[in-house]
Amino acid sequence: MPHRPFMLGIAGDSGAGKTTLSSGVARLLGVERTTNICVDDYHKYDRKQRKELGITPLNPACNYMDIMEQHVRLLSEGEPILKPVYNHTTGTFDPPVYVPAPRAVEEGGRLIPRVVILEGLLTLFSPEMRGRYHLTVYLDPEEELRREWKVKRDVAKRGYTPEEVLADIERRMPDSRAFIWPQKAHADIIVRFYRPPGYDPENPSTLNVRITLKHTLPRLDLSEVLHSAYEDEALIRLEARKEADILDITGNVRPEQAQTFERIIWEHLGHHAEHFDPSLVGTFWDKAGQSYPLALTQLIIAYYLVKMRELAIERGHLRVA
Ligand SMILES: Nc1ncnc2c1ncn2[C@@H]1O[C@H](COP(=O)(O)OP(=O)(O)OP(=O)(O)O)[C@@H](O)[C@H]1O
Ligand SMILES: O=C(CO)[C@H](O)[C@H](O)COP(=O)(O)O
Repeated sequence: MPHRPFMLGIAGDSGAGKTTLSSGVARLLGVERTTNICVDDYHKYDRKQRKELGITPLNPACNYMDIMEQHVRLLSEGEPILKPVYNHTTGTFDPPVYVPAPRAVEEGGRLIPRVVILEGLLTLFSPEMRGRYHLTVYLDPEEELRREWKVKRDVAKRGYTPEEVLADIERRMPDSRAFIWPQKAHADIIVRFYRPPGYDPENPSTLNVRITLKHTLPRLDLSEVLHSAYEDEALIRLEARKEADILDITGNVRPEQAQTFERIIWEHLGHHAEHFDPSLVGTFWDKAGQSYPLALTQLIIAYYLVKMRELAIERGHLRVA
């Protein structure tokens, strides 16, 4: 019998920080113990064809949604897939790659379900895919910040000029509104990084983050985890609201506070985090620096994931033998 994995879906607009978040969560759990898939590989047209057709990659019609849905289903059932590969450097397609069956992994002397992380523009778009995830996250940074991140990344890594990136963001705006942003309504966790007053783009690790924890999540008593960690409620604050719990973390949280908080969540992850190198949490590539709000966000998501996986095993929803 195939082993059913734990499925994490991460969506958001281009440059919203999906890869940064998902690679951090994968490092937390052990990269070789997770299967990471970017669903932007399912683009139907290459860059030249998209230009000719006047279609943006955000439009579901520009993607093989049927194959994406089938692959999400196969992975959730513990089956292997042959995944297409879109190459951001050439703007065309590379040969497909074989993704092995997401088999269970050994941890603390027992077999537990592997985590499959699916991230991309349209991960939460269709009900078929949404029904396959155990946990869903939407990245919703302040729009100005997303633009700043996308321009920096596309210029440094994808060979565009800043003017080209900004013009492309404008061209995509109707599709962002129509297809990407509405996916927020389907996420259990919404992560919003935003700039503090006087924010210096040269020091992006000072960003604030608001994490919305919807009541679609199991009610884990996070306040107990948080309580012992924060002395100053203005820096890390959890507020229970009718529609969701809101966790606010400010970018000027002191390293000692953030590290205490990290350690406490860490202890709650127990042996699940034994493969992890803590110096890698919260890193983002272009600054080679660490952001505590990003580190704490990755840890909170890993915390929910580990706890929800435990619940799913207990309830017999995820059997590994
Ligand atoms: N929390 C953060 N703090 C600082 N910088 C960040 C953060 N998240 C992302 N970035 C920066 O934003 C840029 C875009 O991030 P990332 O590549 O993760 O976005 P993405 O959503 O995967 O984009 P795409 O869908 O276009 O591939 C990266 O250069 C990264 O360094
Ligand atoms: O929104 C995106 C996700 O990263 C990309 O822009 C999309 O995948 C197409 O990439 P490009 O046209 O830059 O090759």
